[in-house]
Amino acid sequence: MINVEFQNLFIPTLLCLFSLLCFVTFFSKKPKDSSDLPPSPPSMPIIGHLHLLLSSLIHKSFQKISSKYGPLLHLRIFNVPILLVSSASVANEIFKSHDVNISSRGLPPIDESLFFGSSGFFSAPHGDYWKFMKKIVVAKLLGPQAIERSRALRAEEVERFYFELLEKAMKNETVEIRREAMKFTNNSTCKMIIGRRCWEENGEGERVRGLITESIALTKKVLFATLLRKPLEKLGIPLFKKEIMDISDRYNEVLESFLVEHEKNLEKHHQGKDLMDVLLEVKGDENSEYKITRDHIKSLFVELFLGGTDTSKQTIQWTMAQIINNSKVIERLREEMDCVVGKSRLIQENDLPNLPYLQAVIKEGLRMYPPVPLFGRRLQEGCKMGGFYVAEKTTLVVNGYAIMRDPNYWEDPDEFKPERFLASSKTRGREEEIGEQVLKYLSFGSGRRGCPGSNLAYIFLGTAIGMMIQCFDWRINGAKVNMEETLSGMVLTMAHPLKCTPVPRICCSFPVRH
Ligand code: HEM
Repeated sequence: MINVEFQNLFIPTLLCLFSLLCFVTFFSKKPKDSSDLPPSPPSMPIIGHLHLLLSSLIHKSFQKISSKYGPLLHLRIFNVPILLVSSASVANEIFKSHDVNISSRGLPPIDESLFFGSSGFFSAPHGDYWKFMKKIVVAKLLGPQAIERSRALRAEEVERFYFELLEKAMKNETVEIRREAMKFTNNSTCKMIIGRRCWEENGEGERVRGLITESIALTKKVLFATLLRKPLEKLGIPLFKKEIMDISDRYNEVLESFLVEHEKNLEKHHQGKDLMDVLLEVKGDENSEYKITRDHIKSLFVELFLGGTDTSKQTIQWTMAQIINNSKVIERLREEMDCVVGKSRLIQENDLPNLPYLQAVIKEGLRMYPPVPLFGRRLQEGCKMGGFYVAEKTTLVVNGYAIMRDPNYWEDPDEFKPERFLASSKTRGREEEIGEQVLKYLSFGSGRRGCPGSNLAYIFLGTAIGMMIQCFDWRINGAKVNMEETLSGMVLTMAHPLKCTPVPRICCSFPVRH
């Protein structure tokens, strides 16, 4: 049974029901020939498949209907067509053969909002602005060379994370892993993009952190607003716009103050330029290929915080929960770390390539619990997909969660088995055989709009989880961690946040803070 948690949507939904009756009846266009469309599960009059979006676990409702009606489905929310992809072979086809055609998200911007608005990078269509900004983001923040340049900033944060846990361990305090992980990912990201930490209580950074949490909770509403905005605006219903603009205005206040501060210090930052310095220079450059505005810079920052910090935090929490539930995994991780890193120093970023089991554990955590279980694109032109005709402007929803648990492509998909990602794994042969025809690992999306932060994310995850296992044992209440899922906005999180007590490993006697 579908569990509807979204009381706030009842009033708009009821309004929609009645108002859109006229709209759909009189104005919606029917496809010329619907015989070529992918199959469609039974739908409700007028609202179509809206009820599936009202489920508290949308990715699971989608997974359920896909396993019943097929891996490529045609859904309809009022008159908005959606193509739901839940198969690794169709994912392979669309990302290999139609990548440009699906390289826009097609989110109608929420006007001047700093998130999902018209100045955004995430929602920008695949065009000049997106290409220009992507080059800068890769060159200055997320590409391998940029990551190498900022390594020292992150090393300090890993060490700080370790000392904070140690302090709590000494007091026998229980910690909430997601809070500690958020602090770590937030401060590391802030240092890389605005040159300073952002977790000072009551400071501006604290406000940004609070705003991130509020925005994530709002992402489900943003999805509704973007899917239904056009038809509803014609009827004069501004879905959630006030809430979205309220958060955007508060972001604006904080980010404007960061910008002003950076403008004042631009001259002083000659050597250690952060991303904000670079973007301000580009903004002031008369000869720049693309003229960017203050809103472009602010929107990018909001999206980097949103896209980078919460996702990494959730993965740290899910993966730690899996590790704690599997004592054999802890043993094997420790063996590997003791051998590669030793006991006299803390794990570092350049150890990660030599820790294949740790990497496999992280990949497996991301496979089973991808923080972004569903991601969306929009077709620019009509085309054939999976043998069916899909019309232009159709919204494409890829269910990465379902694809990464598809029993046709993953052995024991609901079991935590990091070994599957090791080169020597017995199952590897079969996986490589089918690897060419399918795209079955989608934690970071795929194609040109795939996540540009995946390398940085693997570093955050590897160093944080590595340190927590290298230096501490973890005590929990009860025998096993409860792995029940919930969605916070559209982000997959634990229904019961992981709380545990760190116990320093006696054998680790390092390092002394200078
Ligand atoms: C565990 C961590 C992360 C996960 C699971 C994740 C996942 C994703 C996914 C699924 C997408 C959509 C991809 C698609 O449409 O194909 C995405 C996009 C994006 N991510 Fe990440 N991400 C993570 C970390 C990061 C980090 C650390 C950053 C940067 C600081 C980042 C920045 C972005 C940006 C800017 C986009 C939009 C790309 C575009 O539209 O061109 N992400 N991410």
